[in-house]
Amino acid sequence: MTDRIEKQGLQVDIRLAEFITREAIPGSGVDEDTFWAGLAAMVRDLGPENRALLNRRQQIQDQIDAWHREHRDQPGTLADYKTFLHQIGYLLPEGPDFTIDTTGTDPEIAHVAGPQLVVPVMNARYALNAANARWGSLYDALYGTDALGDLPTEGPFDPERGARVIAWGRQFLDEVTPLAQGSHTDTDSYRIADGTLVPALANPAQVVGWQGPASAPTAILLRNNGLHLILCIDRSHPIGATDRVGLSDIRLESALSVIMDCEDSVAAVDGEDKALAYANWLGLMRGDLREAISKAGRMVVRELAPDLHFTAPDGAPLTLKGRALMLVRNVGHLMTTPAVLDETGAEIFEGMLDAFATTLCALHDLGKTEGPRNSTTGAIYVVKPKMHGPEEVAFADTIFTRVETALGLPRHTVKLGIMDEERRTSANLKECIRAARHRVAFINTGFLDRTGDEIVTGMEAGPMVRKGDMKATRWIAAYEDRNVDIGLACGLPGRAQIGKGMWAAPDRMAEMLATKIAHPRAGASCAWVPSPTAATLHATHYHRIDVGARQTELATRGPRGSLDDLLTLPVAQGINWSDEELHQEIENNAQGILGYVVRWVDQGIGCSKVPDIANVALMEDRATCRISSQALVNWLHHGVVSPEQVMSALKKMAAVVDRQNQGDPAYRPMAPGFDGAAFRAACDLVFSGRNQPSGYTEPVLHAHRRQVKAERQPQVTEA
Ligand SMILES: CC(=O)SCCNC(=O)CCNC(=O)[C@H](O)C(C)(C)COP(=O)(O)OP(=O)(O)OC[C@H]1O[C@@H](n2cnc3c(N)ncnc32)[C@H](O)[C@@H]1OP(=O)(O)O
Ligand SMILES: O=CC(=O)O
Ligand SMILES: [Mg+2]
Repeated sequence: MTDRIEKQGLQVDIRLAEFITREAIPGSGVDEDTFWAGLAAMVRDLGPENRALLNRRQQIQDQIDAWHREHRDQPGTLADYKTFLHQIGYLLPEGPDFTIDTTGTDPEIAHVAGPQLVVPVMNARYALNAANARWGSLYDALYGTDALGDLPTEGPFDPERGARVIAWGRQFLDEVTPLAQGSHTDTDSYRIADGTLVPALANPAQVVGWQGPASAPTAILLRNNGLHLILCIDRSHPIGATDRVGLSDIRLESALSVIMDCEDSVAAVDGEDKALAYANWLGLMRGDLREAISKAGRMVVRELAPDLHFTAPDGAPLTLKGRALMLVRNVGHLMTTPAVLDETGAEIFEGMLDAFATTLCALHDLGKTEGPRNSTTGAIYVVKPKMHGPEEVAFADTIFTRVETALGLPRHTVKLGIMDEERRTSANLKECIRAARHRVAFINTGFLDRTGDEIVTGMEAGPMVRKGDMKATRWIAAYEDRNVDIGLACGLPGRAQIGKGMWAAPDRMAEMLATKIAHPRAGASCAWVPSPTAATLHATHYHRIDVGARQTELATRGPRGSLDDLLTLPVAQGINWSDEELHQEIENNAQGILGYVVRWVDQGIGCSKVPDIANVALMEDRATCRISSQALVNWLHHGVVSPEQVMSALKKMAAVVDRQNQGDPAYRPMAPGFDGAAFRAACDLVFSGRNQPSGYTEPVLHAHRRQVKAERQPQVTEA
């Protein structure tokens, strides 16, 4: 039994209530009764609409399922399918052209293109690291990863590898900040004279500041495509000491923005978890989050980085942010939370709690009178996932209007990131943007959830192509192109981001370096990365591609991907998979599901690096789990594989996952009993997956995690 306290008619988990009373309210400018009364009123007034929207999702899906069943023997044409989708209100009429009028977004959102890092907010160590990932060492990123083609060996510094890193860095400088004459490789010294660099750059305006004496600067600040880079000069540093100009590092402005995630990368199932997520977000907004960590055998306290100070060419002081611009991802409209019960004793919608609590915490940033601020324009950035179509975007807009009114904020203080990750949103994207045109701050695409929704929406149409083949399907190309084109047509540049999705192979940096340049090239002003190192390496792409120019070019070319392509389901044509291919596919999916779920359910870890069947470590979160589980559901549903085959794969891969985790003392093996909560959760995701709303994994994961927590925690009595 959870200990609860009554607040304005709501029954609030005591751990959450105490956090709000003691931490979030003081200094926010909002009084406690106002906060809880506002939430209570929202729950009362908007709860029914939230439920109605969820029912509508199911109703639409039932109609689509029935249509596919009816047309199984005699498939309808795409035109028939579209007519039907219009009739049921899945496809909505498109209104007149318009442009968004979001105002007051920070430069990182409105003007400068660069990497967007995502981090599970419940992990303070990582969250602090992410906020500080605004700046990253290019030398470390190249030396410490496979970016140059091979991994470093254990042991002391390898001078040969160091030389390759330095050569790569110099070549990069020649490319993005070339000298007027000659190469950075041949330079003998860097100094500042008459407010500019000697030797001169081809474009002297790229020199925007320095640290230290002009005749012997310790740092030279350059800017290219709006992004900064710092030449660090230190002859006492082991690298600088051996370098002809004393260049000890090239530091790149890396994670321009960070999404502090309360959604798919965390496991937050009750008031205790929600309070932790909000407490970290509050600490980031107040600027005082700290975490004692053990690093290289030493205890250190990690805290937020300060601003950076330089002298500008005109001699004036120049300050740059030391931290990424922080956005917070709330949960979507689906889940309810036991953190707060309404006056009937029912769980309230978690998205409503997130909206109130994360906005309240962000007020601490808006109210700052000194020190670094997150938003210099007085904005709060909320990323809203998993919305299905314009009505649900309009509902999110209503939620934030209510929050602003209740907390006394000017209308549209909260900017909204619309995640284009459900099929009904992609298909009606222009209307989705219109529904939040006064506050939209991004329309990101490239999402894994989007593939999950593709499988679920077309579930009855037939067996889908293999997971790895999804990337080459027509709908994905149309999804990506249309998103950019619609974003450009709706006037996002200069006000909001057009973004791309996650690089889900955190250890494959060479491949990322070679391929993720496609994102800025496609006109995206940001793209997701899983780690600070990936942010630094991905930043090099924005130096090479001028996204603003690319967007202008694309806008003049007119729309690309068609709605017809977007609506072409990835149903496998003529199934001829070999037994080996079938086994590989089910084992790969089983491994991904189990490797993720076992840490989620038993340890409350919401994002993990899990090896796939080819031993490539992949980032797994709830979205990748949705794909893997629904891929198996789809094949089971159409008899491509049998329940016995899938169960046997799950058991085989449980033993594999157990071996992969044998170094973790907190790990509870799944084999040979296969009777623990984690294994049961994985089975539920697959064998009861057909009944999960939109194929989401949250309901199953939450239920099993809560059971594990209940079994482990001492019982407390109801207040
Ligand atoms: C589909 C979607 O919804 S995508 C959005 C959700 N996904 C995410 O948020 C992914 C975020 N990334 C992560 O959580 C992690 O990078 C993982 C789980 C993929 C891998 O984590 P690990 O196995 O611990 O990574 P690894 O051991 O390589 O690196 C750990 C170091 O990198 C840092 N790090 C790794 N990822 C991040 C991150 N996203 N932000 C900040 N720091 C990070 C850690 O702080 C740690 O450094 P430290 O010791 O100085 O603290
Ligand atoms: O939320 C992100 C995704 O890829 O899904
Ligand atoms: Mg998602």
